[in-house]
Amino acid sequence: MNGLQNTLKRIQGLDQQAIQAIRVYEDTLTKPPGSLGVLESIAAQLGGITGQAFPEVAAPKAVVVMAADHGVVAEGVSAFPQEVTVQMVANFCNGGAAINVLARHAGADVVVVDVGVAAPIDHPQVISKKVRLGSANMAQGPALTREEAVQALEVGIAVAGELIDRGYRLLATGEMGIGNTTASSAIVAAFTGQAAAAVTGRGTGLDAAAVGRKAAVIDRALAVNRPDPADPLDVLAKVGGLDIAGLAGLILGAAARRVPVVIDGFISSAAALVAARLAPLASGYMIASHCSAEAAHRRLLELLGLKPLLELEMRLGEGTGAVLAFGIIDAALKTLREMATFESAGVAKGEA
Ligand SMILES: O=C(O)c1ccc[n+]([C@@H]2O[C@H](COP(=O)([O-])O)[C@@H](O)[C@H]2O)c1
Ligand SMILES: Cc1cc2nc[nH]c2cc1C
Repeated sequence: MNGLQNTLKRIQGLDQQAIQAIRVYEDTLTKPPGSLGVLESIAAQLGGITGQAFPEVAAPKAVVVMAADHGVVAEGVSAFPQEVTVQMVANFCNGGAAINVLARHAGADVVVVDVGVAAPIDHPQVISKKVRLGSANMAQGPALTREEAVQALEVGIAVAGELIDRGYRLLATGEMGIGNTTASSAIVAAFTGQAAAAVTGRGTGLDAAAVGRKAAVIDRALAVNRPDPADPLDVLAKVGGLDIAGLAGLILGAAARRVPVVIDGFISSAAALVAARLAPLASGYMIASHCSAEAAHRRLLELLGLKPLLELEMRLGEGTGAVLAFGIIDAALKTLREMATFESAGVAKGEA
């Protein structure tokens, strides 16, 4: 049931009849047609996803934080040391990270998954699904074997399935993994054929010279591994990572169950790109929360065909932008459900 191939087969397109019915109904509400802009598009998309012409407000909500380490940090590609990954997982469990605060604000639950942190984690609040103790250094060979990549994808699919079985109706992606912007940029470069310099940014805060060295490491990883852009699993295994694979699986698992998934920042979007290359119809289930300050995020969102809801100069990850978007999604559905129509309110319609 939770196998990758099965899940890919189950992903269907959106319900176009529900979308059309919502578009027609939106024009009967007391506002100039289309004047709620993207809010109207979100309501229609949620209808298309759920197959409901009058979609319920999506709740309960959860943000899934996939945590993993990256062997490529040995090349000096991050401003922070690897042990921050496990230390931040402890912070998530104690409720003190930005994602805890913003999820509480949004009325969402935080679900932390260890898909491959390099240190042992034994905490009742962490879902333990370690595939291995961090990925290998992609500058020297493949980050993961193809089997490990599939295993991590299936972790994400299983987590999505369990959350949906428990009643969650809106999911969001989050991640924690020192070094994961290197893997994300490598994925974008591998799929697009662009030089690493064009898609590499500061991550946690490198200076310009260090970004140049990071891009050179990515170019080396691409030269050593030669990932095949026509084979998304090959790209994911050779230059991706366990957190990214877990998130790609989460997105596919949500799409297969017709549940919307909010895509957080740069790393989450790289995972979304892998998911979309594995199953193009999965894109319909994605909502991009924000455009990160990470250099290539805008380009990545364009590749995905997604328009971000927010622009707040954020570059934290963890799912922080995604949970902020929850309120906008609620608002979109509430306007659809609660506004009066021209007829019921006795408001005159325009001429056009
Ligand atoms: O979400 C983003 O757009 C984002 C941009 C830059 C950095 N991050 C976070 O920072 C970490 C990766 O940064 P780095 O420099 O170690 O590759 C990882 O834990 C991410 O959650 C996240
Ligand atoms: C402190 C810290 C918190 C983070 N959260 C996500 N990535 C992060 C990276 C660092 C360094």
